[in-house]
Amino acid sequence: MKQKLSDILKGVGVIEQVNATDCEVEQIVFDSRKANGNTLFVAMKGTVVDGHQFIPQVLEAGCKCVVCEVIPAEYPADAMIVKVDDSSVALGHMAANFYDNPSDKLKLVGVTGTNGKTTTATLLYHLVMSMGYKAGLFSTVANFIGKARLDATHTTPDAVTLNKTMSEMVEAGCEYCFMEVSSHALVQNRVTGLKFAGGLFTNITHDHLDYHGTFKEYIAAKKSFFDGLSKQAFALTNADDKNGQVMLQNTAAQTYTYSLKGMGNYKGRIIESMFEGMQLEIDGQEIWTQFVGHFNAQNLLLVYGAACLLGFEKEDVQVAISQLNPVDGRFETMRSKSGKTAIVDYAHTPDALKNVIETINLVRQPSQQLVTVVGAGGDRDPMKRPEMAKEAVGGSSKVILTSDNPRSEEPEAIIEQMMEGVSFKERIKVLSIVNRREAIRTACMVAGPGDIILIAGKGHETYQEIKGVRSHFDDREIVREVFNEE
Ligand SMILES: CC(=O)N[C@H]1[C@@H](OP(=O)(O)OP(=O)(O)OC[C@H]2O[C@@H](n3ccc(=O)[nH]c3=O)[C@H](O)[C@@H]2O)O[C@H](CO)[C@@H](O)[C@@H]1O[C@H](C)C(=O)N[C@@H](C)C(=O)N[C@H](CCC(=O)O)C(=O)O
Ligand SMILES: Nc1ncnc2c1ncn2[C@@H]1O[C@H](COP(=O)(O)OP(=O)(O)OP(=O)(O)O)[C@@H](O)[C@H]1O
Ligand SMILES: N[C@H](CCC[C@H](N)C(=O)O)C(=O)O
Ligand SMILES: [Mg+2]
Repeated sequence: MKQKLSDILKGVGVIEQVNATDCEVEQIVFDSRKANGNTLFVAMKGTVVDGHQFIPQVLEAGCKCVVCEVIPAEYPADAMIVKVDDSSVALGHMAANFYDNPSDKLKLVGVTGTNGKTTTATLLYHLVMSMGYKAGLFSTVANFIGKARLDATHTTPDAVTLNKTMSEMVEAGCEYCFMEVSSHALVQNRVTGLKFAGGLFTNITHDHLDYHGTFKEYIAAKKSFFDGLSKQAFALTNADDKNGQVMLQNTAAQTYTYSLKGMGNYKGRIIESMFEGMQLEIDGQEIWTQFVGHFNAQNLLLVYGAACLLGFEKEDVQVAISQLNPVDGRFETMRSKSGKTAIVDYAHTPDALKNVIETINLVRQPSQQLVTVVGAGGDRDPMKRPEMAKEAVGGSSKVILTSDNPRSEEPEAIIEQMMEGVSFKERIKVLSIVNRREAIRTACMVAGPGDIILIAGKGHETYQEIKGVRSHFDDREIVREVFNEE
């Protein structure tokens, strides 16, 4: 694939161009290690290094086109150096141009919020596919082009990967694309230059404050997604979330709300809840679903509203919703022969943990104990650690604190920080077992017939990262192993 530099730069606010001749580009890269004679290198300031420092290196490697915020002091006479105000914004537009604006050819819907993005985006993808349309998906768990699965490295990939994959979706005949839009992606302008048909909001609670600094900044990051929607797009927000309306304050899009509690364009209600599923009323119609929990009722209502706004008939959507299956690693239940129930869930924020535990507590009988196994990620928001332990201890009969991707940190130190959220009186309920495998095994042993074991934080993940090394690890495999020994 080749594109002319002048075409790639369409709509990019170029401040200055050194050597304004045209050339052909075969690839856009933002990592100097991937630059060569046919690439356009975009120098970006990162959280660790400033990509500008690699410009001499890429020029040395024969690269002729560089887009940057500061023109280097020296460069070869035939090099084309383009100065822009913000390289990450420019990259969004250039990547879209390079792949011929694939998002214009798809009905692209983005989901943002602290929790529920993967669930909502994945369910929309399955819903639309089940109704006979071809769709694409970008999610934390995996990306899909129609039925073809691709591994996901990020919740929201970089602008080049996004546009490249979307062009493959168009090529494969996809009409729809659903994607998670993370707050990191918004701040880093990974979705700049994309045309969205709709934007969805789930909720906002404590997470990622290590990256955003304050909750206000975190809200601003999420809100910027809706600020960027066009007036042809729809924006659907959660009326039950404190910040749901804030998200739509400055959007040009057509605005809509959903609510389980009060007024909204799309209304729902939980009629009955069990471990096996929920009976819901959505828009006046009773539907049996295979999902559990108030938060999943919210997710399903959001899926319903989005599908209606995309033009699907409400009756068809209601039928399709009743046939949806839970998402990988989200409230995945397993039963042992003696009647123990294990639930593997991706709850990795205080709010998610609180919701999952509340959900379990609503359906469990007083005689059933709840044993919760949970950890908190290393090199990620340390402020959520005591909060998570507090939520776990508050709603469980017993808690085992353990490791969840300690990354470069000391696993014991993370657990100690979690323990700070547990009052002295409640410490009797808590065990700490650094080895996650042992923690899960112990929980399964401690639990008696009829009891429930919640294993939170890793969900679909199939690795554990300790001291920078990733090894295979799957919560579900360990549960099966222990249950099979019964
Ligand atoms: C904190 C963060 O988001 N980091 C992302 C960021 O990297 P960075 O800012 O650390 O980059 P850097 O290392 O400082 O480098 C700056 C620039 O110099 C370039 N470089 C660097 C070294 C070199 O030798 N040559 C070179 O050209 C880099 O390619 C980059 O363009 O830009 C990279 C390229 O897009 C991302 O891969 C990287 O994601 C890292 C791996 C990451 O873990 N991100 C997580 C936190 C993340 O984005 N998570 C969200 C989900 C969060 C949620 O659950 O809501 C996601 O969307 O996945
Ligand atoms: N609407 C919701 N509100 C609150 N908690 C939720 C909601 N939906 C799911 N959860 C909880 O949050 C966990 C993560 O859900 P999901 O993977 O859908 O969120 P996400 O927003 O994609 O997360 P990430 O930021 O890691 O991509 C689930 O396992 C569940 O415990
Ligand atoms: N998208 C989330 C995932 C956290 C999952 C947890 N298992 C961990 O590794 O911390 C993040 O990057 O914060
Ligand atoms: Mg996700």
